[in-house]
Amino acid sequence: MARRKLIAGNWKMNGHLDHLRELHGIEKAARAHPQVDVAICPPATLIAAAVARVPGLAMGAQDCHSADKGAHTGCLAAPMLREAGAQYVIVGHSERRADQGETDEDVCGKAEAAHRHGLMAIVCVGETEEERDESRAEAVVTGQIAGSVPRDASADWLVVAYEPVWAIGTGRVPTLDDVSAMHAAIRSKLAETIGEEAQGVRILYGGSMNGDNAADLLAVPNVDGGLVGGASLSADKFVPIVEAGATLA
Ligand SMILES: O=C[C@H](O)COP(=O)(O)O
Repeated sequence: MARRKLIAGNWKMNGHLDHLRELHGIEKAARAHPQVDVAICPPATLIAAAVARVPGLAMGAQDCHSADKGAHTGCLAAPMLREAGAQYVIVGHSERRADQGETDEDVCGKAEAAHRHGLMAIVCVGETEEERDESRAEAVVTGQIAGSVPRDASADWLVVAYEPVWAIGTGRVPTLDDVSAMHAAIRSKLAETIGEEAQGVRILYGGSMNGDNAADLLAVPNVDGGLVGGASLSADKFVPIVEAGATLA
């Protein structure tokens, strides 16, 4: 099944208003390559300003609460993010699973909230270095899929991102064979979890993706895009990844 590549940038807790200047070059690349989907997930405080500045570029958030409103100080609900102009929301990033103790059940609830409010949910999974060293990577990741993906999910609103924790921000990347094996395992677990819809769900790779390795990673079977951290912070570094995706589309 043909799946449109998605190149998504995650700015994490980086960037102020002046950083939005980087979005012009990224928007230009997105317009030049309409065969790929491009999105940037800046800090939530910047979403509305980013949408106003580059209306042609999709924006996403980095987290949402599972509830639509209520007494949850400091949290943001999916309808708020939608109102700010977000089209995507990352849920279950490993940094939140580690820093905020988010469980698979929490992540599943967040993905459901995203869907209720018309956001594409990017559900993140990935093993730690210790888990890989103990040959438990596939069991951990497929377990995260089983626990974090809502049973009624469809390719219209679910994206999965495989991000080995040890590859995030380290410059280390798994072998292409390892990426291929894990993405195939994720597709197969998705099929068990949500049935036929699994064939249309995009599975992104994330972890030290850059302009030099993107073409190879994006050519791996079942790699339908990238979730890019550090290299998404500047147009100069992100645009080559978009171009690599466009060449393969
Ligand atoms: O969400 C993005 C990932 O955590 C990847 O980050 P990175 O590209 O800086 O390794």
